[in-house]
Amino acid sequence: LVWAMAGRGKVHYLPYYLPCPEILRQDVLTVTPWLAPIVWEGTFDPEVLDSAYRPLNLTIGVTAFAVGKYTRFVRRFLESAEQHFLRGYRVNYYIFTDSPRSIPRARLRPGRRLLTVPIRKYSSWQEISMRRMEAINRHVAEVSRREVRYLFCLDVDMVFHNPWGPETLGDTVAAIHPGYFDVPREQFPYERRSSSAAYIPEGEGDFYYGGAVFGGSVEKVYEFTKTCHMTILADKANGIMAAWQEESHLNRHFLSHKPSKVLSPEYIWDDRKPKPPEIRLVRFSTVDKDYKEIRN
Ligand SMILES: CC(=O)N[C@H]1[C@@H](OP(=O)(O)OP(=O)(O)OC[C@H]2O[C@@H](n3ccc(=O)[nH]c3=O)[C@H](O)[C@@H]2O)O[C@H](CO)[C@H](O)[C@@H]1O
Ligand SMILES: [Mn+2]
Repeated sequence: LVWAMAGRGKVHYLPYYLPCPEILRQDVLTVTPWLAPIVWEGTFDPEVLDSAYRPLNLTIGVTAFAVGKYTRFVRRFLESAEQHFLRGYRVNYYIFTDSPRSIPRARLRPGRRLLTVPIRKYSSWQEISMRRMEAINRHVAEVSRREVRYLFCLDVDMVFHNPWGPETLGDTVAAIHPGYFDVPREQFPYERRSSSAAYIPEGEGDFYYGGAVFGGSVEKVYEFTKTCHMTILADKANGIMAAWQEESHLNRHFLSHKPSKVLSPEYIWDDRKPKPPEIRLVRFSTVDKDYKEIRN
């Protein structure tokens, strides 16, 4: 019957409804219990996605912070993003920095812009990292909500190695931390002190999301960066700092506000880790750095 129908008229949609071996993965979880996709290589068709998203002429924003010595990472970050990050789409890079003059003028493809956002430097790396929530939230309100539809907030000490395309776009997007995609949730490093606003009790939690990659529609990013900044301030008022700073607060928030799309660790890898067979390709990965030297 199906073939009779397909043979008669122009039925373009049919192939996508039929089981298609190349878009199946049996070895990893590809959907969350709340039915959000978990994006792995082999679970989507880049051509179909491009034909759906290109005509929308979207502009996508990226925030990256380069405060103090972290300005040294900007060049590789941008050059690799130009190779792999949403190629063929309009992109605004917002580089938040205490030293705009040391940001290299990278050569960008047409439709792509580099904008520096001057910010102050806090004295500790924890504070610099946590204050990103506040700075992103304010910048969305003042600037980027008028300039971009989607926004990704990324660590700058990272490099793109493979394509990052429109499969990543969604309302609320979180990425599974590379250290915890294959461990039971009892081992997730959530904040376990009930006095913190980031507290997650034993026996709760879906995934452990990384603080180095999150995003979504610019409106949603506004909402959850606001919440995270507020819960960070509440902790500060109580003289407590969560185990993994804003990452702990993000995990707390995404427990009660489920992401609509989850990125596999392909999108937030760490090259110091051996690559297991589930990771067919690394798209975005941490640069090895001397923590003592750079955070001092
Ligand atoms: C893979 C992952 O999830 N990494 C998380 C882990 O980071 P990392 O160990 O990767 O932290 P990090 O040192 O890269 O700091 C996070 C980011 O803050 C910015 N920065 C930091 C310090 C500084 O002096 N100047 C500066 O610009 C920079 O953009 C950097 O990429 O823990 C951090 C806070 O505990 C964040 O939650 C990170 O997202
Ligand atoms: Mn980092």
